[in-house]
Amino acid sequence: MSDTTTTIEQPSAEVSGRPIRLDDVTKRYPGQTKPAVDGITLEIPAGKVVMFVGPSGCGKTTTLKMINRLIEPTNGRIVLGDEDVTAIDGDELRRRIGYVIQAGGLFPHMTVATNIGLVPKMLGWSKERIAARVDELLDLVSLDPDTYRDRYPRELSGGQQQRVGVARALAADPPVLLMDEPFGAVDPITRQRLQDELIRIQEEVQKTMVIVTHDFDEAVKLGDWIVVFEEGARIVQYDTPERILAEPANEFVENFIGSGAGLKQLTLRRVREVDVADAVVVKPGTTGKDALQQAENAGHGHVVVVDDRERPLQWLSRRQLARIDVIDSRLDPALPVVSAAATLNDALDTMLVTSVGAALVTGRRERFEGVIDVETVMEAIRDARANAANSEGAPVGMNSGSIGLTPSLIAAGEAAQAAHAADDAEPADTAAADDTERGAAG
Ligand SMILES: Nc1ncnc2c1ncn2[C@@H]1O[C@H](COP(=O)(O)OP(=O)(O)OP(=O)(O)O)[C@@H](O)[C@H]1O
Repeated sequence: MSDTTTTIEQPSAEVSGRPIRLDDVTKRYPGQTKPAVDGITLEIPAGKVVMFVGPSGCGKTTTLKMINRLIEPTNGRIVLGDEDVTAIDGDELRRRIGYVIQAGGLFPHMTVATNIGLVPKMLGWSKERIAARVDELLDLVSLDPDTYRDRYPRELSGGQQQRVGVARALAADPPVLLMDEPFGAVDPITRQRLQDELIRIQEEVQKTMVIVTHDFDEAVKLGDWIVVFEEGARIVQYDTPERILAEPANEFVENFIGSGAGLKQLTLRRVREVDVADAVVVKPGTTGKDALQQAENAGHGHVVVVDDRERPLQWLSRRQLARIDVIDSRLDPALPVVSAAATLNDALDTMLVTSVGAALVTGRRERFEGVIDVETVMEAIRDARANAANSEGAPVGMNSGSIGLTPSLIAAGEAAQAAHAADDAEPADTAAADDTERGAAG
């Protein structure tokens, strides 16, 4: 996903995300001597994925939650698109910003459909429009609407709950999605799948995403840009994954990357960037004899069985075909499948467990696209140059002052802030209420 030439840009026809700007933002919690976030100025480009990483307690979550004002900044301004949102109504703001937390954060007493439809309902959409949107989103996150819309969260696996959480955050088509450790609560295999899914979804929706993670590998895999923080949300490096891996700013970043920076480069290349091989494709109901004949004609050792939506079901060798009368529609649970959005690293992992040293590649809606093998990956690694991205055009990230706002934005912001202060007029000793989190709107 990395694109090193892009900087802050206004949304185009495809990019539905909007840029975010934190301008000299500070958060001081009451009773703390040091600020949790110390004067951060950060540009988050439209339609890009920006990952926040750094040691525990460095201020990642505080920074994230100030963007949707679940935590109120002590100082500074937050700009969404070309609007200063520092002082607008927080609930209204949160309806424009999707928010995903660990394990999806679903309401247990509501069905999947009701959970997903929450914000659209608050926005006054009609029942029919909500129902259509719910089905569209379930489809987007690869959950069959008929099977899942009426289930309760407890009837879903952790990974499915997380998918519904993403669907819910996207429900009202917000330009921005914030995620706090979204895949922290699932096992490593589900985590890999959800990451791939998010990459695929992002290709379709092109939102501006800000994601907090503890996992540097996840940051490399998902991020267009990574912010490495140290205590006080001080930015140590804000750059592309390639460049952070190739040229860590200092020892702190180096230690954070951990060992194996070379191997991690493999996570920067995706299956779709290499050539996949064609395969002989047949449908259930084909006789083994016919399929064998097709394999022989094509000079292939295997055939791929796909369902009527082109999703792979089985991968049969000539030897297996010779024993089969008619091919059935059973799904082989051990089928080695890798998404076109997966990294070469993940593809290698998947391939190494198969006896054929290859995997089936699927694209949108899990449709079969071709076969990738170990040699292809090895070749790609050999070809890969250490072309650390040129950081020209990198967005601004610093803790030393403002990048400045246009006079009209400042005027609008001040007017809003004055109105906000008048609404909120409260005694100084209850102002700490601002420092506690507010409930999310969805
Ligand atoms: N409500 C609060 N009141 C007082 N201090 C807080 C509050 N929330 C966070 N802090 C402090 O602010 C600092 C930053 O916390 P924050 O949760 O933003 O860090 P983080 O980088 O997200 O940490 P982690 O990775 O462990 O989740 C920490 O020192 C934390 O103890």
